[in-house]
Amino acid sequence: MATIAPHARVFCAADTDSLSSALDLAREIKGAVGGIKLGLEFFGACGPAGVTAVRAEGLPVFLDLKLYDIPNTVAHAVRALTPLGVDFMTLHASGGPAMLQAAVAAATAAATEFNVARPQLLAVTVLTSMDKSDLEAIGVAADPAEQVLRLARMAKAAGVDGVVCSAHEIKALRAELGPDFILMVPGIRPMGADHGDQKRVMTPAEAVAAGADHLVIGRPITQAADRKAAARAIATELGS
Ligand SMILES: O=C(O)c1cc(=O)[nH]c(=O)n1[C@@H]1O[C@H](COP(=O)(O)O)[C@@H](O)[C@H]1O
Repeated sequence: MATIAPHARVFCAADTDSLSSALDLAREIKGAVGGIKLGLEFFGACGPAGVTAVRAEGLPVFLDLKLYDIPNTVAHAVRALTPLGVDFMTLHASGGPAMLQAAVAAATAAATEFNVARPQLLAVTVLTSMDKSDLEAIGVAADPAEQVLRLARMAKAAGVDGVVCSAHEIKALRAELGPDFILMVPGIRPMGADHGDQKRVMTPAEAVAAGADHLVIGRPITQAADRKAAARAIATELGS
């Protein structure tokens, strides 16, 4: 696992359609978190210009668009997104090896073409909002731990930099996939916080102790009455 300052492990999910809200959040929590995650809601409303504006605040940006399509289409999407210069991007592991390999090749070529750092590509395994019964509903007989491991092995072999998984799978993934494969972990809830739609959950300190590189934390920070204090409390829990 890379050496990272405890608070810098946290990416706050700015799940908003408003550029001014995302900028306010970035300014408020800067110093207490390691970066900000922008998702489909933000990208749909604010587009590439919005991403560039948030990046200008100086925090690392994780652009979470969870690409999932045929290899050619994903490769072109990755090429179009790479010049934004974000630190992390997501695609669904279940798109399969050819899709993941096409994405890695496209990101590498586009980084050279546009003279930017290559974004780290993370494959989303089994969403943290899903449990065994949700997997059964989509025809997957494996339990989440087995399915995450299967997808993560395949994603590593396809050349991506890491995966998005729940904290419950970290130990098995670390043991099998080694210290350098990035584990980005949502479904994080401080003790006593509402789980909302998340089903595979752990506290920030437990997830880091298990071996997470980064934690994705949204509502426990963004819906707090004092967002800066909430982010700082998590940083303190982590040892910053
Ligand atoms: O890719 C993600 O970031 C992601 C994957 C996953 O399995 N579960 C998950 O919750 N996320 C994202 O992590 C964030 C979690 O937000 P909160 O539940 O509010 O902490 C959301 O922005 C989700 O889109």
